[in-house]
Amino acid sequence: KESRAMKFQRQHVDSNPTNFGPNYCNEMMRRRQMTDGQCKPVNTFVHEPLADVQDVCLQGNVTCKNGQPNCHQSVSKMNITDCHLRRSSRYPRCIYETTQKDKYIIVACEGDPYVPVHFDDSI
Ligand SMILES: Nc1ncnc2c1ncn2[C@@H]1O[C@H](C(=O)NS(=O)(=O)C[C@H]2[C@@H](O)[C@H](n3ccc(=O)[nH]c3=O)O[C@@H]2CO)[C@@H](O)[C@H]1O
Repeated sequence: KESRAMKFQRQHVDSNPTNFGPNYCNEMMRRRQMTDGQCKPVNTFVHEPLADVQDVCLQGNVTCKNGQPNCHQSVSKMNITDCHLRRSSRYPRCIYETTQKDKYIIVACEGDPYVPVHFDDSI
């Protein structure tokens, strides 16, 4: 069974993007298995080294969207890509808008070792 830490890495970490361009999300959402059974509506990929993403768990503690106290905001902006499902998209065709940004990320962390298990937001 995939751990939540590994699921976070599969869904949200792409340190060395190879296929940047308008089709990045269309390819990566499928390759990282977020289009099986349904098209995941929103997903962010972080283009930083895994160690830097894991370090966010040691950074600014903030409240998560769901009220839980275990979210952390990066002290630095990070290079990310937001993938948003197009309104016209119909499963099994999952067509995404690809938008690259530099933003602070907010992740939820859990466990020992205390690592990211959920992507909460970017600001
Ligand atoms: N505090 C916590 N502590 C520990 N665990 C916590 C906590 N909170 C939730 N989980 C768990 O995480 C799991 C999960 O999948 N949560 S999810 O909200 O649906 C994920 C969102 C995110 O993937 C994506 N999104 C969204 C915005 C954006 O900018 N970028 C972007 O990628 O959209 C998704 C839906 O919003 C679930 O098991 C829940 O129990």
